[in-house]
Amino acid sequence: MEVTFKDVSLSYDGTREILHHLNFTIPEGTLVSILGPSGCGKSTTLMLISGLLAPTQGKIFFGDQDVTKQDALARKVGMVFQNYALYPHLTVLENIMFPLKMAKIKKEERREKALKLAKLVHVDDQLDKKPGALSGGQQQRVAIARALAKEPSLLLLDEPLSNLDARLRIEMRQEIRRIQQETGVTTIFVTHDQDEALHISDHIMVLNLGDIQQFSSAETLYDNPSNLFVAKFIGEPVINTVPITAFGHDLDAAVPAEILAKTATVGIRPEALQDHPIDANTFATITTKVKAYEKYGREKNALVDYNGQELLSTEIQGRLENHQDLTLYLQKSGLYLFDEAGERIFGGEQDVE
Ligand SMILES: Nc1ncnc2c1ncn2[C@@H]1O[C@H](COP(=O)(O)OP(=O)(O)OP(=O)(O)O)[C@@H](O)[C@H]1O
Repeated sequence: MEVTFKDVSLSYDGTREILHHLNFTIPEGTLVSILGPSGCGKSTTLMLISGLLAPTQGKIFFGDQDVTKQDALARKVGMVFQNYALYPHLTVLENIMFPLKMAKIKKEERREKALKLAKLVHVDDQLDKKPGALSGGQQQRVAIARALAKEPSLLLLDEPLSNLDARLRIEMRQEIRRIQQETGVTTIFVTHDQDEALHISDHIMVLNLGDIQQFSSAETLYDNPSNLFVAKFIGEPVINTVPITAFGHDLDAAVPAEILAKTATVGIRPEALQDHPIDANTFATITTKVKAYEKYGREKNALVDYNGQELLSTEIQGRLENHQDLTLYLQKSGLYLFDEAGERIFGGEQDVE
């Protein structure tokens, strides 16, 4: 089901606005992550989609239908939370069948349907166990099967993996992707973990302080961040950010003067700083001093001082000594200029999403 927000705002108490004029469309059949720091409004957005919460202003559409006034039941959404919320006294099979029982579906039919779902989420060898006897990952699989039992218009997942250990999280995020692709159900996934969002989603909505910062594919977020917040939030290791004042005249030859005049901050991805020139890709060179040089496995990194600013380069080929002078070559891809308001005004491709 396609979901559209038109100018949706929300305040819990009538004074402090938590979400500000959200406008977006989640295309049918896609998996979308809502990503952002704690308190930015991710769960609130999900609750508005589910119908558990009504907007203070604006309209919500499922397809062409205005559902703003419909409650969660009428919207037919399936929800999964981080704490599974399975019924402890029921078996796996009974948990999955429960919503079908509530919907008064005949016993044989609900058993058949539940068995199919158990197979889909790979818990068909655990049918008679109670939730207490399952691992966290298995419980989350059962919770997903139960949410899918009603053939929901949407599957909504609120931090479903945060109670799992690191290895299981990776396994389960692949499983959620597989289940979403096999069922084709439009799925919206809340997380504060960029790695999770980048690996699982077709599109990622980056939220901060109740505003959408950017809504696009993982690749676009990384290559063409619309602002400084997204550039800093997406990418590991974090992008280097330097006030333009530290550059002196080092960018004069490479960037038009009218753009430099508006620039407040320069963002340079660690892989765009190299100790060796690569053909015509060099955009500018800077002279730095090595503060720390690290080599582990195939990786060689350097932390350098550039006019009092610390920069990280992950593209070192030579062997370095601490305190030595080092010329670094800036690559055009991975270098961005941001204005006072944090908007990207140079670098990447212009006019994307
Ligand atoms: N029921 C509520 N009443 C009043 N304020 C609330 C309520 N629920 C959330 N808030 C406030 O709304 C803001 C957004 O909360 P929300 O839970 O949507 O954020 P989040 O991005 O999901 O955060 P987290 O990652 O920490 O769960 C926060 O400032 C929070 O304190």
